[in-house]
Amino acid sequence: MKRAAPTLIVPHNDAHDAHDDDDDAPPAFPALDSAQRAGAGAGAGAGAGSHRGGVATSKADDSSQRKGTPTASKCSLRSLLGVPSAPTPAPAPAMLAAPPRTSALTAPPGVGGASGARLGGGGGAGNSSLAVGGASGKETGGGIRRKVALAPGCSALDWAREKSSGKAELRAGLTSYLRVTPSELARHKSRQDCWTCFNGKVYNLSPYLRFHPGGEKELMRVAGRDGTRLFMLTHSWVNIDAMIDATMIGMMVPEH
Ligand code: HEM
Repeated sequence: MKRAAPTLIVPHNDAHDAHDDDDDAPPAFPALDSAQRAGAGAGAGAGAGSHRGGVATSKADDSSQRKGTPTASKCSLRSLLGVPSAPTPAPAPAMLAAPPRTSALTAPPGVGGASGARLGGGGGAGNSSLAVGGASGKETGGGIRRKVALAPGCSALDWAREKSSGKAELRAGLTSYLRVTPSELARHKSRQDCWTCFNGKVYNLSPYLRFHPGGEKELMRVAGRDGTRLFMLTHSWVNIDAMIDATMIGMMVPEH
């Protein structure tokens, strides 16, 4: 059978079906009530709508990108979240050029995160506004705020300090790299003992959990398993090695 031309798809968002493949259904990014989405400014709104088309983009959103009108996606999000509509922002001064248009199909590698990755047939139709939520994205239920509030002392800068501290606990007290099988990996999936694998490297996630801008809950979705796919679908622009190299504890090897 002839395959349909690649199109942007909206991932399956029904939390009840989150299983197997859907374990890697990426969450809304930025978070539903992030500063960007709240729309501190028109530019911020545009960022929220276009940052990761594969998750947060629908056809309507995509078309708003093409027209360079972030307002549309912002409004849909507001209505989804039950937020009273804001006054329509004044049109941009005529002298301002439209922002560069990067679609899922034209983005260079690493730009647009999952937007470039989620190609192929299916999905897409039936959701004409910003897609909210991923596997973790239950109904917003009238605007429940789900922005992750990092505890004091858990900023990116704090993590940078922590990871260069050389503390033994970063690497779970290990002094040499391990060869980790999938079944061994699966044994470490509690908050206190949380391992995951990205690109074949095994990391001790426990020390990073409270620093993760997307929250512990999202990060725990990759506990004890290979998180590469979900990571890439969520925010492929994040330099994982630079972020958590200090917590690397080994390499994945096949089951004996
Ligand atoms: C150790 C692996 C991970 C690292 C180092 C990491 C790092 C980051 C960083 C640096 C950001 C901020 C990015 C930005 O604002 O552009 C972020 C945001 C986020 N991450 Fe992760 N992440 C990891 C794994 C995951 C996983 C597995 C998920 C699960 C879905 C996830 C979900 C999110 C979400 C939803 C946000 C958005 C938070 C917001 O909008 O404020 N992350 N992550």
